[in-house]
Amino acid sequence: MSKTHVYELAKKMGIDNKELISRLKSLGIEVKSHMSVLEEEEVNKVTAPPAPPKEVSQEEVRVTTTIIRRRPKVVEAAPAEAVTPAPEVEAPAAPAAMAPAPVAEPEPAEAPAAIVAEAPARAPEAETPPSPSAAAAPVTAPAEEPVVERPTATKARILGRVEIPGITQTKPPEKREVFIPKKRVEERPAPAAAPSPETAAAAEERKKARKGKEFVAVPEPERAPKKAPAGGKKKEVFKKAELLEKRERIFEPGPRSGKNRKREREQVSVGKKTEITTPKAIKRIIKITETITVGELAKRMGVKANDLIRSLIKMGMMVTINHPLDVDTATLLASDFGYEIENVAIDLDEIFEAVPDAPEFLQKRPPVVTIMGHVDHGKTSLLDAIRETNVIAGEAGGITQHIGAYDVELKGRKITFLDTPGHEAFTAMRARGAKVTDIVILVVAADDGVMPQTREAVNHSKAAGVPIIVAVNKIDKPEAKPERVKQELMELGLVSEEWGGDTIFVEVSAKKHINISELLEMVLLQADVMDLKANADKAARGTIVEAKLDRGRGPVATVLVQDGTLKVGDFFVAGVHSGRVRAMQNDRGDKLVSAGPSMPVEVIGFTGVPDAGDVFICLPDEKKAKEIASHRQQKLRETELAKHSKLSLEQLYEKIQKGEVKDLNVIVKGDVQGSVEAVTESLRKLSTDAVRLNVIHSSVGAITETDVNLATASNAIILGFNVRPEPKAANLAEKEGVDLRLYNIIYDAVEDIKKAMEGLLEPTLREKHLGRAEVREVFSVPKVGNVAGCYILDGKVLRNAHVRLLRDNIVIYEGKMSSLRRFKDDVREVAAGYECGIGLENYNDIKVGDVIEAFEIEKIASTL
Ligand SMILES: Nc1nc2c(ncn2[C@@H]2O[C@H](COP(=O)(O)OP(=O)(O)OP(=O)(O)O)[C@@H](O)[C@H]2O)c(=O)[nH]1
Repeated sequence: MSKTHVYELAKKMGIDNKELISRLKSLGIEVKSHMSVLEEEEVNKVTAPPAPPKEVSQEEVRVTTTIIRRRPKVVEAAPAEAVTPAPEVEAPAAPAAMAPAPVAEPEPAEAPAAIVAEAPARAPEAETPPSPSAAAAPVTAPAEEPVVERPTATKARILGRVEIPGITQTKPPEKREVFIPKKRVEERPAPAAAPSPETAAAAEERKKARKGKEFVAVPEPERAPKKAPAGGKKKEVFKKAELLEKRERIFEPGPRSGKNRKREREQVSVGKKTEITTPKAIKRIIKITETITVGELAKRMGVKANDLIRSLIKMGMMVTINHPLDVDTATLLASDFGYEIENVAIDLDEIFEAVPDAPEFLQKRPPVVTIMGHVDHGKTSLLDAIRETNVIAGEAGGITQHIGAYDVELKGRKITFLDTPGHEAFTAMRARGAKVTDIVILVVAADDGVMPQTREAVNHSKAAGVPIIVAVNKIDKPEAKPERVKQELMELGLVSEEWGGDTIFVEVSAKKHINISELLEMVLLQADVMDLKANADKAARGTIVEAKLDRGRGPVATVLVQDGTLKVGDFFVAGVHSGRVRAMQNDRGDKLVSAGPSMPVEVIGFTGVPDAGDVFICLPDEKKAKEIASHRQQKLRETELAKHSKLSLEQLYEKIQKGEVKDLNVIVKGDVQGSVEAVTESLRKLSTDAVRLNVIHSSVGAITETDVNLATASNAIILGFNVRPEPKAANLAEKEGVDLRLYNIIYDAVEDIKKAMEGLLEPTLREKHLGRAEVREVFSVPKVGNVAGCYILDGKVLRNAHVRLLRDNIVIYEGKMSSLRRFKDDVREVAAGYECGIGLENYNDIKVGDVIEAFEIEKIASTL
């Protein structure tokens, strides 16, 4: 039999030594101090629970007080359950009786939780059995039974051990009930905080559940839980797992609990729910200006861009989200989605269509003449002769300058001549929609007769509906046969008046100035017949005859005023450029403040260089001019893009037949129009079934940033013929990964493109840029030739590298280096920042300011 020290037992019971000693004393067990030893039976005596029946009687007594907390059930459950010490603790309402609870469950920390958790599970009706727990104290003690619930040392300790406030502070109060005799429940008037019908119903249920019992449980008035514990046992049961979870939630709060997240999700899903509405008919019309991108159209229709792209692919168009669609395509596409397209583009040409003036405002205007004819028949000579004749006649001493057109005066009447002879220029203008020529002078050399270009000129003039005056030239020549000319022209439908026709023939000599005035008179006569008139009293309108970028003055253009009067200070728009007339002058260099109909004037004040043939229109204000110019630019860009990658429905079948279609887009730049055209033509012939080749843009001049941008947008490669990219363009090409190829022989380009087309499957040859050197001096070395004294601008120059000699970005020479020297020593390479002497193989025409470009061919692709 073991013996126990007092202090050990006190510790076990969770009470002070003193308290235990006094308890022992009250039980008649005498101990001297906490070190005294207790026999087992003494220990049992002090820890033994008091007899249950006593409790009931005590409870009965308490019923007489206002509120009674005893539960009769406890009495029933007590003997069977391990946790029963709890009710016993409270039952006597005596401090001494509190001891057994901790004794029965001496486990640390978690034990009370377990008790609390399990006790209701086993004896659900015993709502307050966990009373020894700290939680019970604050809940019950203050309002109802401070005496009964007075915390003791034991209680305080337990209170400290309860780790889940959520359990004791929230759940138990909800479930707490006070038990009062059934009779009293019936008699009891409605409490101040009357239980809700719900709670009343709950009480009723419980009442039923406790049939035959003397006491009924009703929810505590003040703390009546919102959720009535009507559900009976299950709802009141705490699962350990739940408690643990709760503990976690309370003590380790995460950013969001699962429950909250769920609620949020629910809220979000509720918020996202949108009503599907059908737009009103008016909203189903999409207004566009000429073009609209795929992405924008999708946005406006409220559909996914991918859906549109899919539809476009079905229509045979391989496009991206930024692809511009023209009105027709957009209409077709939109109709699939139940939308309509309305083109609201400002038709500028329509707006600026010359409004016919009332006859009373019209005044006679000078005729505008173009001279045409076969090569060497004397066009230029005739133009000069006319001008000279005129100069001699009136304005001696004037320095004439070429501005593309000039006017002459004869007997007080003016005639305007366009200074660019030949039907090519005439047709180019016409192709651009410009109608500037009133009368054509067809020059035919009397000693040569009608030649191929004579015929062409006749055809072009006829096609334009412009009357022809024939100048039979070189009449001074002994071998001149004017009659033969008349004969030949008759075959072309030009019958002279002498022979009964209506074509004026004048026999002239440009060289000898014979019959020049007569020719001019005939022009005036023809003009009279034509009754050429215009209204000079309105804003000017005309055509760009010639344009250039002047180093000192910026963009300069010759405008042929066709209607109205152009004045200094006028705002205008010409093609994609706008501006304000800063100054005007004629071909004789006279400063003008105004220019009337049929007057050719050189205008300064453009924002950019317009194209010959562009319509020139004056506008009331600058804003409008700029607006129109930028609109035109945008339109030009879009139509160019739309034009090139558009695939018609007819081609769709072809595509399907071909299987996967591969396109090779090319931009061609050259030093002269001839080579550009030749290359373009050769490339077009390269198109095969497997790869379609599109020359999307071609023009004369160095490769610019705009070209690179176009190449980027259209995934094109750039071909340069005897031209080089501007440094900025070269950088951009490198940045954007644009393939830029430069050639000086058309054959090479065609060969390369063949490879490139094959290169869609395999890589092709590539030029590797090494460095650039600027020629700063040119030395003449005997027996060797000219050597360029250079400064290396960037990269490096290698002895055996390929080189190009550039002058204003135009390739002058391409070949090999013959020598590379530094201070009379042959060197293998020279790096940037150093000076050196470079000799070119078989080439001496080197000038200061030229640039020598060194490069290597890195890789050569397999042939077709
Ligand atoms: N004898 C004689 N020779 C003339 C006459 N008109 C022009 N020529 C000569 O013919 C040659 C060609 O004259 P151009 O005025 O250059 O002829 P073009 O039609 O302008 O020639 P392209 O500009 O090459 O188309 C020159 O050598 C002129 O001197 C003329 O009336 N009489």
